Amino acid sequence: MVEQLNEGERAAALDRLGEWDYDEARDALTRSFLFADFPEAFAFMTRVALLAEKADHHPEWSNVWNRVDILLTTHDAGGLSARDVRMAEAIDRVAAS
Ligand SMILES: C[C@H](O)[C@H](O)[C@H]1CNC2=NC(N)=NC(=O)C2=N1
Repeated sequence: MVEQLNEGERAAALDRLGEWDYDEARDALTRSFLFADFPEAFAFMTRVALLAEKADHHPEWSNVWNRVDILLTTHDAGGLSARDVRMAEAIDRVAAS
């Protein structure tokens, strides 16, 4: 059973994940990524999809041409969990590589 982060854990995570915003209504992390074009955006999504499947932890996301909007929350926990934090860090590594 994966546990929802408490307030302190959430604040610490948000400090570390400087580029991510917090969606209070969903108790979720959100971030938008812009790429040069659609192929770049979709290549990013493909890499993240493989990570998500390997981690068995999947983003809620949308893509419009060169933009990818990602929301991370843990359905099984009813909100933000350590899995979301780990996935956000992994996604940032993909975006930076
Ligand atoms: C059965 C499967 O392991 C679960 O449904 C996994 C799949 N991916 C998931 N992704 C997310 N974001 N939250 C979950 O609770 C979750 N649960």
